[in-house]
Amino acid sequence: MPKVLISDKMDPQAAQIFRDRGVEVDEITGLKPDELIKIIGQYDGLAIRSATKVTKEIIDAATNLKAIGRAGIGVDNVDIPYASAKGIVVMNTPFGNSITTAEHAIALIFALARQLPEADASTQAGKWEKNRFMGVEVTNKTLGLIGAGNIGSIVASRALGLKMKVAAYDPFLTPERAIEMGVEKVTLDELLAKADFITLHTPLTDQTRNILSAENLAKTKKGVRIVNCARGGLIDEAALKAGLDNGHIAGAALDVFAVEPATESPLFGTPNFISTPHLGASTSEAQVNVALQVAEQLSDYLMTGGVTNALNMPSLSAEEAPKVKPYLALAEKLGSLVGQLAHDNLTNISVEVEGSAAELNIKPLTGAVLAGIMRRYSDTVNMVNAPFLAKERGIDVREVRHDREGDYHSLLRVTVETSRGARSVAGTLFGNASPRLVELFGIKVEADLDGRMLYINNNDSPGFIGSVGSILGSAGINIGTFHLGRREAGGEAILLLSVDEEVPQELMRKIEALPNVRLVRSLKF
Ligand SMILES: NC(=O)C1=CN([C@@H]2O[C@H](COP(=O)(O)OP(=O)(O)OC[C@H]3O[C@@H](n4cnc5c(N)ncnc54)[C@H](O)[C@@H]3O)[C@@H](O)[C@H]2O)C=CC1
Ligand SMILES: O=C(O)CCC(=O)C(=O)O
Repeated sequence: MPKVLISDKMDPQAAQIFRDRGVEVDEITGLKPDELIKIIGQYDGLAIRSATKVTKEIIDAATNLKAIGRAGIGVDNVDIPYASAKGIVVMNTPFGNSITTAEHAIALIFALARQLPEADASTQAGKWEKNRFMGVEVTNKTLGLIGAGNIGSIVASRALGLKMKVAAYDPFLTPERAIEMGVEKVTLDELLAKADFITLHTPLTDQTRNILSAENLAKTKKGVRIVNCARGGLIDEAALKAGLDNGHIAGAALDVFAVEPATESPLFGTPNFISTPHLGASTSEAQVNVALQVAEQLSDYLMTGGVTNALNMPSLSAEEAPKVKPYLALAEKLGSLVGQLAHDNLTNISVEVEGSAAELNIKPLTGAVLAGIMRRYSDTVNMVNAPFLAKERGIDVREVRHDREGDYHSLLRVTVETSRGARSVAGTLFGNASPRLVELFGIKVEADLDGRMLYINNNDSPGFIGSVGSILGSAGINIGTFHLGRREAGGEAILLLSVDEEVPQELMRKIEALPNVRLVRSLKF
């Protein structure tokens, strides 16, 4: 039974879903990194929010980990490239808390416009300072959105409802989408120059880090009010403080800080500065949404192989997964066969599907073929990290889908470019379930690729099979299955044997020394 650790505070329904789906679950929150390192090795899945930092050290200790599920959107607390290299799927829940976070941004816009926290503190202190708190209307003001994805577009729709004008800077926003959203697509400089309010809704990346730098803050309109409910690190906090102090910036509200938890900051106590402790996603509705979603996604992956909202591998629905699973096994076996027989460094790989296999999502099949091939380099490779490893090695991968149906009702073919030209292997599913090799380097040969096998490439000649049988038999090696194929009588032939134990080197050499042998390889599946 797979085992999952919930390491951040999460709605209790998450644990229940894991149990209902047959996944064992532990909930241990507030672990320090060294405490997490000690226990993470026993888990197949890890469910987190933002407090757990999944670093290289944690991943190295996570020897059984197959999937990390982030109950939320931002995944900057997970070292995704390292997780990918280790074959760990990383998933998030991209929509569960977006309305809630957008609403928090709107709440902070109003809180700034009317100085609500300071007015509240003053009133409750018995001061009744009616003249001190002169606010501004948001109607007809320009809201500058930096980042117009899920949350940014919800903020835009709410702001338009408040009769604000919305200008958006997002290099990936198409003109059509901007029209659909009812926003003006602008450059960052245009946004800085015209916005009365600025809200940020981008992930933290190398491109967005410090996007509101001292230089950019200086380009903003005097009296601008700034809200950040996305990630600390998007704003230069020292420059923000300076802008508030010198009156250029009329107000700023941060839900997120460069260092969290932010228990101290030069910004604290600055007039017109409001802060919340990363509460953007903290509503009961959002927390139920993300907890249910992450538990369902992780359970699906661990129990059925279904992949949803993964950031480092193609999606595979829980409905698709059972259909794709036998093809994944076939794909991996064919890849492994190619990898074990290849002489050269492979630079070009093509994965072709036809018949009913062509109706499936080809991406996971390619991942499995690559995993099979790349296993010659590393035994920790799987369909998550194989595409990354292949890319790293400069391998060009091509996917081809044929609608035609050939001799088999479904066929998967893997072709690689070698110094001897293109070499391909093909297989099908027997009874829609059992992977079966049907063609090897252009020679028809049917075989189950299973356990230990011996591949012999020879020139077809009488008595050859008997000679191989007697070499193995005299050494007490039992042959399980025997598969033959040849191009034409007397021409190139293939012998694939399954054997009950590893064939020792000296026997391999004896077989290699037989007349008419071209190549002998020991294979393992
Ligand atoms: N405060 C909180 O509790 C929460 C914070 N968040 C943060 O909000 C962020 C945004 O979430 P979503 O809208 O769901 O993400 P999303 O992926 O739907 O949208 C992000 C947008 O940023 C844009 N973008 C990327 N690079 C950019 C750049 N250099 N300049 C301008 N725009 C750029 C993208 O094109 C995309 O449209 C998340 O990455 C997360 O960090 C999300 C949920 C809760
Ligand atoms: O889990 C949380 O409270 C933070 C949510 C968040 O920052 C996110 O989803 O990106």
